Amino acid sequence: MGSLASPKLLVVDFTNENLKPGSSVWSSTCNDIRVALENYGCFIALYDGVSSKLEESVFQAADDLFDLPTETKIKNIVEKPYHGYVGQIPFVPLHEGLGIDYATELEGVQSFTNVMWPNGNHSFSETSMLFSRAVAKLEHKVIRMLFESYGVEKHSESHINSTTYLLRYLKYRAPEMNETTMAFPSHTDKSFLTILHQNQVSGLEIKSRDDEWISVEFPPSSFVVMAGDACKAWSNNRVLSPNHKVTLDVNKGKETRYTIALFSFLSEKVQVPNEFVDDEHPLQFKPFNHVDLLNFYATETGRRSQNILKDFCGV
Ligand SMILES: O=C(O)CCC(=O)C(=O)O
Ligand SMILES: [Fe+2]
Repeated sequence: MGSLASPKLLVVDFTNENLKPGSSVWSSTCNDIRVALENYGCFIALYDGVSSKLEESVFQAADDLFDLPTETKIKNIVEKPYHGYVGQIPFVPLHEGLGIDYATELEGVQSFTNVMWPNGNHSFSETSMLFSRAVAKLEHKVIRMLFESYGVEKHSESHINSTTYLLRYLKYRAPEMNETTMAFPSHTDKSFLTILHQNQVSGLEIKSRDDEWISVEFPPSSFVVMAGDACKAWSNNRVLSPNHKVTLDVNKGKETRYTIALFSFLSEKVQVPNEFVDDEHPLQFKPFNHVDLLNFYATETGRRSQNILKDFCGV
């Protein structure tokens, strides 16, 4: 497996039966995860919570969804910025994406499905919800481990209880000859954490703390766990929210890339725990409503900002 992963990125085997709270493997892995998120803002997770049948169904669901006519897909309108349909953008011609807010809840997936398939599509709803719930379980585990490694584990349950999930189906068609290979421009995520699952077509690149672009090659059935700006703010600037982009190589064939991404958001204020603040680490960010970070990013000033947290909530 190791040879398929990017050599610099940490690979965490969540299928290891010895990875149980209290064990020595658990505490060393908590530490490894924290160090990886501080230096690279991401790591690769081997996780068996999504069965191969569910994985097959979710990529089939992606096919069915993107096959719908554009007039239908653009009906995926969500009040929160960057939650709904994205596509038909001239300078990002390869990309199209749709989003399901509250994707771990039946009402969330059903209201999306009813817009896309007014006559219903039970298997799409069920697949999207089961996939979201399975990946959210991985997110919970990562939160518990990261919080424990920082010694703030007493906050992890309330954090998990106030998390909501956005599932995004993302498609990147292969570029034509002489067409741009830039499939998704460089950005940082506004989520707390993002968990990505791709089909066999890679293309994700992340920028480490040392400003090195790393191609993320991850084994099939694995997931990329990435920190977003809200996690960076919460950690008082310890965790890196990495710049990342998607580039598709013309020479790598004509296959479409699909990514199924689960983004976590807080319904309560994003706030630096007192434990992260002392004389050596003065408070860097004021508490904020997570959705307001998205709203700020949707403004001209927010989009142009080179340091969004400083400009939005810097002390
Ligand atoms: O497709 C990917 O691997 C990355 C997608 C991404 O960065 C995003 O949707 O924020
Ligand atoms: Fe992203």
